[in-house]
Amino acid sequence: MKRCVLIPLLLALFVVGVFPATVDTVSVFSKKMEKEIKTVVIKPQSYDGENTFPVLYLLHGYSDRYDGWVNKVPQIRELSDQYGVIIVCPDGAFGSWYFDSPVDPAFQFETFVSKELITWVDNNYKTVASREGRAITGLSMGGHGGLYLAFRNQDVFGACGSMSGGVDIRPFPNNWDIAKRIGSQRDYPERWEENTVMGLLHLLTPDALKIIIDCGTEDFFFAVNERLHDELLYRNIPHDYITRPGAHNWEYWSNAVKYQVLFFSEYFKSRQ
Ligand SMILES: N[C@@H](CCC(=O)N[C@@H](CSC=O)C(=O)NCC(=O)O)C(=O)O
Repeated sequence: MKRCVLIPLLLALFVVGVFPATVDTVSVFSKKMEKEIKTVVIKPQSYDGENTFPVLYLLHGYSDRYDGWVNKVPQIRELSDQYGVIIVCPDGAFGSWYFDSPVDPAFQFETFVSKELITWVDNNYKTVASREGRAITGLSMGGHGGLYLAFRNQDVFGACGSMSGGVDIRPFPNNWDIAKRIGSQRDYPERWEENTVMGLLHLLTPDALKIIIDCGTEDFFFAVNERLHDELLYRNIPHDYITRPGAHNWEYWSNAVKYQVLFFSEYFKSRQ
């Protein structure tokens, strides 16, 4: 009888790898939004409850949710193991754009991710609880979120990135619920200027943040990423910029995320 249980168990361990990263799904209360927000936390296999680990906040895109990354790219568990990094994937709602919405109290995701969630994660896991131990990135809406939140909260994050990011929202006034979050571009042009990544470059000084940007040449966000890269060069802001053939899809992101985690791991090591 014991053998019947043991053999499938050993086979399962063989398939998924021995002692792989652990995936926790947690609910974190947002005081500002007065609701629980689901979040996935991936702990590396070396997480022992004694030593502290750096944390990568990994944001999903428009129309997705907290478990999108781990379900569509399960290999991120191996990246967590390989680099000894905790990966945290918060829910960013169907289309929050990670803003604190000036028009809707139910969408206060800048405060949630960059304050409430950080505090919760640092209180509930053994983390390197400083900007030197935190990075943030994501895809598409989450690529905008990774740069937007880090540029505006440089005391919280030391490194940031974007994959296929909507790094300039201004050419897309009628898309993906952005106007629902900050008002229409026609009525509130200043909000669109102040809340687009391209409008926040004045907040950067050389080497204050480590930055990595990646976008495929067939992506509808390619042109805005090229412009961001040019503008960062013009302003003398060091950054890694990767582009290769590819479109706005999971085939692209499942590859891009490997380079992002490597980049952040190098940053974390350099700050130890
Ligand atoms: N659907 C993707 C997530 C990314 C996504 O939905 N992106 C939008 C653009 S806004 C950024 O998040 C998109 O591709 N919309 C389709 C269009 O043609 O505009 C997923 O699978 O998670």
